Amino acid sequence: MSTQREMKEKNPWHRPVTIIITVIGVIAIVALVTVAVLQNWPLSQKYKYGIVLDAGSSHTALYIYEWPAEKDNNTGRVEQTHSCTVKGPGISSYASAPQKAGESLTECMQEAVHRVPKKRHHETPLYLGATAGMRLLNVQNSSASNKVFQAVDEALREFPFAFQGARILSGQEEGAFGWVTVNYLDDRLRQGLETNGALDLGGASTQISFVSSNYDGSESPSNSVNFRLYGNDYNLYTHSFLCYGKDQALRMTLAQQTRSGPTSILDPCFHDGYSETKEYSKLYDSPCVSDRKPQEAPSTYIHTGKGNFHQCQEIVKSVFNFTHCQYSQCSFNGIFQPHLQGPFGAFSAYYFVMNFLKLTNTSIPLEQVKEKLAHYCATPWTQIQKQYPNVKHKYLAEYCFSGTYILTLLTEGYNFTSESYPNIKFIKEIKGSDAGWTLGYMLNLTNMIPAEAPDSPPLPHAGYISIVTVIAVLLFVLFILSMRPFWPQCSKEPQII
Ligand SMILES: Nc1ccn([C@@H]2O[C@H](COP(=O)(O)OP(=O)(O)OP(=O)(O)O)[C@@H](O)[C@H]2O)c(=O)n1
Repeated sequence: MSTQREMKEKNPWHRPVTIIITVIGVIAIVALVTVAVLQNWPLSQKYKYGIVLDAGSSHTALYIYEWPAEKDNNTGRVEQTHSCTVKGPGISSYASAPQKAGESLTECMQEAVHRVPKKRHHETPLYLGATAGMRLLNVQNSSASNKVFQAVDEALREFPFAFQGARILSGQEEGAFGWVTVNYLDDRLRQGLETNGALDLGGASTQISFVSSNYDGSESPSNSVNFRLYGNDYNLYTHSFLCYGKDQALRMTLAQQTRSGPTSILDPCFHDGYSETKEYSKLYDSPCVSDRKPQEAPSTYIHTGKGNFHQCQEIVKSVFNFTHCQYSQCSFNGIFQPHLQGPFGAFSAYYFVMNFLKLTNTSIPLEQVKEKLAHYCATPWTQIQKQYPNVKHKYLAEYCFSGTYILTLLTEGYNFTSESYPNIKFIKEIKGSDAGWTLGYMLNLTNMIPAEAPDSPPLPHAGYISIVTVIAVLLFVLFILSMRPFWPQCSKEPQII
């Protein structure tokens, strides 16, 4: 019994001082590592929100964006959490009843009130940007356009958000912010990767934006937009063609066919068997065609179809002017365009139309795409209606024209060839956020994309914790070893004195 006690006393691991040192050492290591972990632990996720209303020519859409509150300055983190399509037409269609433009937004705005946490309402910026529909109304009747804005302004102020104003975006802004959106969502900006070009087709205007290595902005400076994002400089080429959105382009082809004021037209861009009576006054009620209105026209014309892709393409081509170009090279209408470069994302109506036509796969050779479209256009209207009973009548009647317009705009207008056509990707969204100008617009106005690359910690979180742990353990072992002179002689056999 006494021998056992003596053995315990001589074994260093049974000495109280050794036990205390070990316990303190372990506590110190645990404390050190805990501090290291907690110091860098992301704060409990709190989100901030932003709301953008896209007041387009054909409709208005509301988008809610969300990002972690503590990461305002990082990219790849702002996401679209919700979108709402406003019922009814675009706000520019309310020129004769402006009040209704404001009222039309109420339903989507109420949805936003429910979607954004209440305590964030007052700090959530709300923007309304109007595009080509309001640009045209402003040209046609600026006082009507002002009244629409006034009504929209008053309606939006009723909501608990931080309303930042409603305004018309320039075509250049629309193109440039669309480009920012697709490249931000693809995480190309922060990483400084080659960027994607952006092709946006709306109802009243269309935009093309891309970076070309042989464009420095010196030729046609009005097409140049400079950005410094995350420490990289971008010299962007962008152009917006007003009246070349697909609804206004359709008007132009119809104006082309009704120049002499006929009572009926046989339109190759509409299906055989399609026939509808339309009003001259409505067709020519747009600055894109108003100056071409025939002098002696009846009040209506019968719009009938004959479904011929090749003839349709000829009419569509006639709305582009290729005769003059004062620059080294042009797209159309005398507008400068550098060599197409890089992959392109084509969104909005490009996607709606090509998706309906099942032609989003651009690895299908262009000639084959044209054949498929020609076949679709040649399908009689009664058959098309039977085949797609749930598609909105207006869209359905126009898809042959729309597809032909898209292919003509891309190949004849922008000079895409059979070789470069596969560089286009028809997209609706990227990582759950819709492609379009709205996200880029909000990122810009909230300064969420810094000009310089944000400083990042030299080590990632996990690396930092590992190093602290290893150093702590080494120090402890070193400390124990340094105590060696005070260790009693220990042999394998317990010493019996
Ligand atoms: N399923 C759908 C939905 C929309 N569209 C068409 O797509 C265009 C709308 O595109 P959008 O980008 O929403 O245009 P807006 O914003 O309204 O127009 P803009 O940007 O020119 O003001 C319209 O011509 C509409 O007829 C379509 O063909 N099929």
